[in-house]
Amino acid sequence: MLDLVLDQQAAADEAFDAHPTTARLERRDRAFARLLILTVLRRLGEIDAAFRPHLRFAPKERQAIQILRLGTAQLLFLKTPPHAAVNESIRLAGKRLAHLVPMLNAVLRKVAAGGPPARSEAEAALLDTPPWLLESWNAAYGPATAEAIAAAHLREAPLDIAVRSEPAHWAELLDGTIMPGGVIRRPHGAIEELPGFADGAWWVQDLAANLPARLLGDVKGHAVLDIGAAPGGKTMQLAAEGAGVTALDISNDRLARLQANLARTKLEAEIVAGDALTWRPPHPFPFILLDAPCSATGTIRRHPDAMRNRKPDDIKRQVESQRRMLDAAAEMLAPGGRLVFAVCSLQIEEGEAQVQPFLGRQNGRMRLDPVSPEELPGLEMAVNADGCVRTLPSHLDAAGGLDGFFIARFRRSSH
Ligand SMILES: C[S@@+](CC[C@H](N)C(=O)[O-])C[C@H]1O[C@@H](n2cnc3c(N)ncnc32)[C@H](O)[C@@H]1O
Repeated sequence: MLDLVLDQQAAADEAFDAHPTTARLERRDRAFARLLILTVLRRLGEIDAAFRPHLRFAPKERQAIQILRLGTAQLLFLKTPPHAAVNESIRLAGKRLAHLVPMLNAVLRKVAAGGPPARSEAEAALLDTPPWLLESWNAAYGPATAEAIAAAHLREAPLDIAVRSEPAHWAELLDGTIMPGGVIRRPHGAIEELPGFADGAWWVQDLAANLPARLLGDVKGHAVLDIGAAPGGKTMQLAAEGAGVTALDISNDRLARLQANLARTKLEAEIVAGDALTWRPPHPFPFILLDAPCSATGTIRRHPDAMRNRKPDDIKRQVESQRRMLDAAAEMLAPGGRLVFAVCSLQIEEGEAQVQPFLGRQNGRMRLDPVSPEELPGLEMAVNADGCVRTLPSHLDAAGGLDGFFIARFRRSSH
């Protein structure tokens, strides 16, 4: 799985679910295996720095390095008893790497004996963050904020739950706290076993991911086009508000997940499999939500693989696709209608820098519809001077942070 993510740019979740052994694991083992992979990806810089000085030669077998990473993650970060971490790692070598067992054993024992290195959180975060990403955040937000973002990525995100109604009641039942906007935050647990899951009373949705649909305003009784809808977090939110939602997505696999989510929550939406660049509705929509595909660097806390398998060229590709999707969304918006554009990215090329070029291309047909800080009580700091929203993983840090999103709201002129 590490090879797939690090060398072939696979998504960790997909590599994990597709691996033939993970489905056979018991729930606890499965959760541990997932945590192990994600810890290696989150802490890769620190892990490599911990075992590399003990290597007397660099093994040419790539798997030996991955075994050392898995072993070191257990020894330094997952509190696995040292003998278990070392023995299990050596077992991974199997017959094929039997000649390397003495080396693996010696290196991991030295890592265990050394224990966790004494370094500050800031130093750890700098080691774990690829330089090109850190530089991009430095340039966008300044060094202090870039460092705070990198530090926030060391921590696993809490579980955020969006409820259909009665947040206070559900916060008590789910043993969570109510966050801005009524999202309930609690520690992780087996989601399917929590009260209300089977009855579809709620769904998992990060606090920041909850904002774009809210910023459409009062959609009750109105037609809303949800572009890039799957797996349906925002579709469910809009349907629960009483909107008539058309959920458009290009991916059939992801739409199947959206359909399952709607079935569980007993919410309704019209599902359309299509490409937003070419599909056109019979009538323009008064409300459109464009949750555009992006680099997802705003979700690194949950998906640390995004830090490892993204490259600067990927950002350029995403920027181009967002540009075309924004123009397509504008074509489908009715006169006087509202468009909310969102990306879960920390890269300003995908967010802030899309706004003025879009307005320029629209040549006066669209204008910014600024969000006022009062619309987001508790998250006023996320509203910038132009009335766009920029959330960062380091916001609300003491309460567990939130995903990094950029959100801009536009209105089409009435003619
Ligand atoms: C950020 S994800 C959407 C998450 C979703 N809105 C939610 O809240 O659960 C972006 C989605 O855009 C879809 N997508 C990418 N290119 C598309 C296109 N040209 N037309 C329609 N959907 C597209 C992807 O399949 C993906 O599901």
